[in-house]
Amino acid sequence: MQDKRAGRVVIPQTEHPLVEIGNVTKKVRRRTLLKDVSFNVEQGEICGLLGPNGAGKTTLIRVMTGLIRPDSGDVFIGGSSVVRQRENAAAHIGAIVESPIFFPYMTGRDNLENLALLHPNLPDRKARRKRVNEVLEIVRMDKRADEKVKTYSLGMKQRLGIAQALLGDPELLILDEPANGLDPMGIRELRELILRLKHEFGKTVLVSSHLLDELQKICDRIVVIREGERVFAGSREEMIGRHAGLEEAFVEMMTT
Ligand SMILES: Nc1ncnc2c1ncn2[C@@H]1O[C@H](COP(=O)(O)OP(=O)(O)OP(=O)(O)O)[C@@H](O)[C@H]1O
Repeated sequence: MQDKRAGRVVIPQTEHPLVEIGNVTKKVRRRTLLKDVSFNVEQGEICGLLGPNGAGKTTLIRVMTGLIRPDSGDVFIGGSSVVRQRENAAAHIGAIVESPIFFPYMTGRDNLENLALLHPNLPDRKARRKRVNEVLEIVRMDKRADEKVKTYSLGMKQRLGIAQALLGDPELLILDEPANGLDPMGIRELRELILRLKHEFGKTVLVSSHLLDELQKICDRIVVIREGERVFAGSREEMIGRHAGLEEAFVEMMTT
């Protein structure tokens, strides 16, 4: 819903959080990768998922996107269970879990038009073309859209990946370490894009990253996972508390 006067999106107030993660446990053989993890993400928030290497962030994202099933607990996206109503839940999600894969000898636009064929809400060529143009503009790739993907920088490929995730106009975007390998300009463009997705398009974003300065700049909510357990969930301000910044708060949390 666009509020033209303010130029910002008015987020409809719903009864439930967009994301509800309830007591998720995941074991592989005898190892517990996630232990009773619970937290919520409200509509229109940017939520940062932090944790040391091997903490279980990607595993949690794989559960959220329905790629793997939890042993117990559940995740509700827009009220739909990823375990029992996987397709309904998935309809709310656009995600980049591993690096997005494109055909390098095709243009960015052709790659997106190809992927748009998979979206049930883009039934004909005209609808697909229109949506591809929209997402290219959102990620500021419209000027380079007709060049081959092999000529793109890593940052451009990452933005094209976000354009792909946006094709179905999902309410929730899940980005697993999207800033990996990007140079400072690429990181800045990514930051601006994520903030624009929230402010102009009303998207909810869950982003995992080890770049704490970046998360401090963009996140409303922070969730910290350590050894498969949720050790913190709250606002950015609550997380920082008396510390100078997110990094100091995180380091103390990990060392006490
Ligand atoms: N299929 C699997 N079988 C066995 N162990 C696994 C499997 N998948 C993940 N793991 C282990 O689970 C732990 C959590 O992995 P995960 O990738 O979720 O961590 P992460 O927090 O995303 O780490 P990083 O920050 O390094 O990306 C790791 O020790 C990993 O080796």
